[in-house]
Amino acid sequence: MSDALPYDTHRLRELAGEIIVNVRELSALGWTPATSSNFSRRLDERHAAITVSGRDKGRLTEADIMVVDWDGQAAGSDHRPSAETLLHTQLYRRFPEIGCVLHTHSPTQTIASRLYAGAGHVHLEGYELLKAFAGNTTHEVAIDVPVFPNTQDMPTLAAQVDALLDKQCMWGYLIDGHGLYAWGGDMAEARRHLEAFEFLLGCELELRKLAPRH
Ligand SMILES: CSC[C@@H](O)[C@@H](O)C(=O)COP(=O)(O)O
Ligand SMILES: [Zn+2]
Repeated sequence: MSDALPYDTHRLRELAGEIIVNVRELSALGWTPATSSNFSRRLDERHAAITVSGRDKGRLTEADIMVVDWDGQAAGSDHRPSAETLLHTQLYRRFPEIGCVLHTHSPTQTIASRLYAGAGHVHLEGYELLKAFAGNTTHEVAIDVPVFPNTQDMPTLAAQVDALLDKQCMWGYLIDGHGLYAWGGDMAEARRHLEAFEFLLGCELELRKLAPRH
């Protein structure tokens, strides 16, 4: 740990490299249009590495990754952290086992959020890919992916997420007209969950086209 900074700068560089490589791949899929989306990794028991606000997520460099504490305050940086930092830090603060939070704006995620906002959730059942979510060992499970109203008021949205986490175990949620949050113990698990959500939401959208009463 450096004298000046309250975190391990070597570990920060490792995590930044991992974020950059993974986000470039997600961006190439078209899941981070314009400067949307944000990404983070747990750095230690009170800090996370997170993307700087407003950056092109397909072209991240080390300078685009900064450190925040659990209150969302920048640590050792003059940059502005993601506008949605609180949605990341609330998960790290609450669940020590969470190590990675990924937020994307793919067309599938955004369209699904619009279609299911009225219902308040997307019901996923009958899919083998439900086993991609940690803890599921069979396709004979069902999950409801929550859809929260969109807002620029992050403390309010974070409080709504927190209230639902009191009642329900989940690996992600949608925000209406906005996108998807997904998380996991590390980058690999969070990506697996993100990709599973994307695939399953895509199936639901296709089914609605092919079988409108589905
Ligand atoms: C470019 S509009 C998208 C933003 O408002 C936001 O939703 C987003 O995902 C990225 O915000 P950022 O502050 O760069 O982390
Ligand atoms: Zn967003």
